[in-house]
Formats: sequence, structure tokens, C-alpha cells
Amino acid sequence: MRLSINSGNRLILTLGAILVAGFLAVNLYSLRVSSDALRELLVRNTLPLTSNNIYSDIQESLLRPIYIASLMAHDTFLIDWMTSGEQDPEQVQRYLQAIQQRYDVFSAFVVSDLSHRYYHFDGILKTVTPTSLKDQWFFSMRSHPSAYRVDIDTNEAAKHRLTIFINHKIQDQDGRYLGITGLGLEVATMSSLIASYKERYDRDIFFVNRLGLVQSHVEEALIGTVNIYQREGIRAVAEQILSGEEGSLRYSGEQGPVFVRYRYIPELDWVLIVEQPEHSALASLRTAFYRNLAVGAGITLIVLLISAVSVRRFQRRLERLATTDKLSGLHNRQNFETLYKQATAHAERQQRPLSLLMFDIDRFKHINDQHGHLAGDRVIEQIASIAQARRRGTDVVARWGGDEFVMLLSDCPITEAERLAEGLCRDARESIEVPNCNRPVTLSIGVVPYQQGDSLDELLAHADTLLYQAKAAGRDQVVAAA
Ligand SMILES: Nc1nc2c(ncn2[C@@H]2O[C@H](COP(=O)(O)OP(=O)(O)OP(=O)(O)O)[C@@H](O)[C@H]2O)c(=O)[nH]1
Repeated sequence: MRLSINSGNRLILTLGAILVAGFLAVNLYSLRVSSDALRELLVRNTLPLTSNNIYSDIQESLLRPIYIASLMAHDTFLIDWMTSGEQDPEQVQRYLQAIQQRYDVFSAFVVSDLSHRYYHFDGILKTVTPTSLKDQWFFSMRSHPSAYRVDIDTNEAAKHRLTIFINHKIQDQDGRYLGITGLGLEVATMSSLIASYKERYDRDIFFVNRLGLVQSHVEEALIGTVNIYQREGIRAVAEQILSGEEGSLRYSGEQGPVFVRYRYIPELDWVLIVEQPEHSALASLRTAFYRNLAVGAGITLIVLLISAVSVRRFQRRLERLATTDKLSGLHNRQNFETLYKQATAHAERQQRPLSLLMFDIDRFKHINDQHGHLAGDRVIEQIASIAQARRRGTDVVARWGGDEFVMLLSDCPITEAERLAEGLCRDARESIEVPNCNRPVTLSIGVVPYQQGDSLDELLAHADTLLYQAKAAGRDQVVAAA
């Protein structure tokens, strides 16, 4: 039986291993396939789309100031004021103040080509000089092919803060170049734009100039101080980023690969960089993977539990079938042989007496013939019941075959066994009933003591002899060994 229990455990273990391996394989495979698909989507679709969206938002956010600068450049008041010799600077000062308030812009200015004066809402800021490097933006604008230009520079009127300037040429009615007017936009506007992107897309977004220096970033400390040529990881691809127009790259970051999408923004002369670390992109897939594994583990556990209970039940049934007589529910012959060995070993070890009873239903053939096999079967069941009722805790009753039974009485001397046999005879005679039969059901019993070294065959042969003596003496009686 131990063998079958072990094989049951083996079955459960094998089943468990198959389920665990199956769940792991399926989940690992699906994690791999979906990770590959997500990576592909990220590189081909998501990052380029983010960068395009940002680019169009930048263009859109520059459109309004460009439009205002154009309105200013074509304003007849401004043109007239400049052509009439820039009289009364307060007039233009008030004009610029009005522009600033009406359009809610950071700064508005006018620079004259004639006087080289730089007017802004507070008055005359300075006079630009062709020799000053800082004023080159103004002098280069004259030959600029288009009407306006977006420049990024420090703002002398605002504590040298980095500012986006929209510079627009002013020309009189004859197309004569008069100077430049325009607006200054805070670069912080760009930072808040980036912050909103970061929140929306959960990606790192920043701008660098053509030299790789960070120009706009949610972490302000990095602006103007960090260069991608020196930054761990991204420096490996910095050259490609700064020399190309647009593209996708990958570099090794601290926590694994990082996907990069870069795009040159001509309006700002900056490069937009959108980064997405692989581990954060795949985080939701990993969560799903662990959740699936947990579900798999739960299912495996339930299946194993159900299987273990079923196997155990099946084993018990097999054990019962293998050791029990179906009709009487008593031990069968094979099992009795095993139990006999255990009982005799115990008796010898403990030096305790052991007795054996062998009993047979008298004229059982007659009961079968007269009242049918079913009635005979009921008699066998009732004999089993009375024997079980007489049995003490350690005694063993078995159906030896046909209408023959054996009973092994542990720790029981022959006299006590004889008394128990007498009781059995009486119980059968007095309590067993066969419908439509007025003859009592009786037993003949042989009682023998176990002698050290007796084999079961020897003991049974001895008991059988006494049993037949009881039959010969008229049945319904007990014959015990002398
Ligand atoms: N109903 C029923 N009969 C059985 C079963 N097993 C054996 N028998 C019958 O039991 C009878 C046993 O008869 P014997 O032991 O030869 O003789 P007996 O009629 O009991 O007579 P004595 O033993 O000499 O008293 C046979 O007719 C068997 O067919 C069983 O499981 N059910």
C-alpha cells in the first residue's frame, strides 16, 4: 500500500510540476511577445507621435506671438513714429506697454535701424552697436531672408533670463527697412509645456541646443548646466542626436535600455529629446505577468488540492477493496494473513497469550437452498455483525471464505476465548433470523491457543480439526483445545 501512496504523491508532484512549468512557459512567452510588441510600438509609433505632438504644440504656441509681432510691424502708428524721427520716446513706450498688457506677453520692444535705439516698455534700454557681439542678432536680421525670426537669447531687460524672442522686420510703405519690433517669451513657458507633457505621457522631455547644452527641462537645475555629451548613457548617442534632423535611438541607461526620439526644431534652433526607459514602459506588462503568475499559482494549488483529495480517496477505496470482504465488510483472507503476522509478533514480544477462533455456519447450504442465496447473504452479514459486536478493540475478525470465519483474539487466554466463542454461539442462535424459517441459525466453533512459532496454516488446521469435532458432536457448540 505504501507503494501506491508514494505513487500518489509522485502523481501530485508531477501534476504540480507540469502545471507550474506550463503556467511559467505560457506567461514568459506572452511577456516576451507583448514586450517585443510594445518596444516596437514605442519606437515606431508612440515616441515619434509624442515628439510630433510636442513640435506642433510648440509651433502653435509660437503662432500667436508671431502674429502679434507682425501686427506691431505693420502698425501705422509705429511706422509713422519711426519715419518722423522717433519723436517723444514716451509715445512708443506707452504703445509697448499697451501691447504687453493687451496680449499678456513677457516683453515687447522696438529697435530702430536709424538711431540704433532699443525701446521697450520702460523706456530706452540701450543703443545697439554693430561691434557688440550681443547685438549681432539685430544687425544680422537686416539681411535675414524672411520677415521674422525666432531667437533665443538672454534678456538684458529681465535679469539676463533665457528668453525666446520673436523678431519682426519693420518696413515703411516703400519697403525701406526701419528696424525690428517683437516680443519676448519666457522660456519658463516652455518648461511648463514640458511639465505638462511629462505628466501626460510619463516620458522625459527636454530641449538641448546644437551644442548639446540643456535649454529647457522640468528640473531647472539642469538648464544651462548639463550637456548631453557629458551625461552618463545618452552621451553614447549625443553625436547622432545633434547631427541628425529626426530619428529614433537606444542607449543603455542605469536601469536598462532607454528609447530616445529626437527632432530638430528649426524655429528654436533646439533639438527636442523624448526619452522613455524600457523598464517604465514595460512596467504594466510586468505587473500583468506577476498577476497572471499569482492566478496560475492559485489555480495550480486548487488543482493540486482537488487531485490530492481525489487520489487519497481513490487510494483508500483501493485499500478497502484490497483488504475487505465485500459482503460482510470484515477483513478478507489476504489481509488477515498480514494482521496475523503483526499480532503474533506483538504477542511474542509482549509475552501475551493469543487465541484463534474458527467458526462455520451450520447447514448453511440448507438455508441457501430453502430460502435463497439472498437470505443466505443476510445471514452472513448478521454473523459478521455479532462477531464485530463481540470483538474487543485489538481483536481481528475475518471472513475466511464461504460460510467460514476466523477471529484472532490478542492478549486473550484460551479460557477467555472459549467464553467468547460460547457467547457468539448464543448470539447467533438467539438473534439471527431468517424470514419464514423457524430453525435457529447456529455456529460450530473451534478454539485454539497460539503457541510460539505456530504458522497460520498450522493454527488454522488445528482449529479446523476442533471445528469439525464440534460439527460431529451435533453442531451449535464450541470445542476448545485442551
Ligand atoms: N448465500 C451465500 N452462500 C454462500 C456464500 N459462500 C458460500 N456459500 C454457500 O455456503 C454453503 C456452504 O456449505 P458447506 O459449508 O459445504 O456445508 P453446510 O451446508 O454449511 O453444512 P455444514 O458445514 O456441514 O454444517 C455452500 O452451499 C455455498 O454455496 C455466499 O457468499 N453467500
